[in-house]
Amino acid sequence: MTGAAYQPSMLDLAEAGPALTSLAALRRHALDRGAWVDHLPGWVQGSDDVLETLLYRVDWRAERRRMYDGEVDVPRLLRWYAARERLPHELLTRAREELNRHYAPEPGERFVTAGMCLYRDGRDSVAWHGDTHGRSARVDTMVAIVSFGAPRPLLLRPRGGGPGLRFPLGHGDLVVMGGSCQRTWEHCVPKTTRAVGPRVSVQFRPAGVA
Ligand SMILES: O=C(O)CCC(=O)C(=O)O
Ligand SMILES: [Fe+2]
Repeated sequence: MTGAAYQPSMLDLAEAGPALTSLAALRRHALDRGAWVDHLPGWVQGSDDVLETLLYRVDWRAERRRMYDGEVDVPRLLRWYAARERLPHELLTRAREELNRHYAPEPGERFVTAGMCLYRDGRDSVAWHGDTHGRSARVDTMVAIVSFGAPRPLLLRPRGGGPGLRFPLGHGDLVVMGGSCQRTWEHCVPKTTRAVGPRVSVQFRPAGVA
């Protein structure tokens, strides 16, 4: 030993498992019509471990949707966790607790459910929509998204037209849509012809919001 202060090696950090950085670093983007978006790149450190668990341990489900006179595959795999279900990685349980602590002063309710989407490659996507099933159709609410894996942009645009925004969501990044965002704006994750690897999105929502 040289007497130098102990520095954790990369190996120690990896063994300590994934960790969350401070939510104090969140940056708020005020949109018009009472909507806002909070963004914190790199909220989760050591995300590889979480991604691996999500890719290989979640019982992903393919869904089909009615479309005009037929049915089509939903272009992503899905898994929805009810309030009482154990989440597939302990980091996600901690993340939800941290979000609830941080956002407690905001109007709206605690995050309880976790919706998960797996975008297998650039052909998977989610079309323009607002999360307006349930109470979010009428009242302000928050939806928090933690992203793992290949970076894909989340696009937002005001309903009825106007300039939009683009948030590049990378490995471990957090974005929170709040206020009237689900009612007055829409969001999407577009398809891309670029070769991209899988991405998992974890969406925390209050009860009765989807
Ligand atoms: O992939 C994402 O981060 C967005 C997913 C989304 O908007 C939804 O499932 O409602
Ligand atoms: Fe959504």
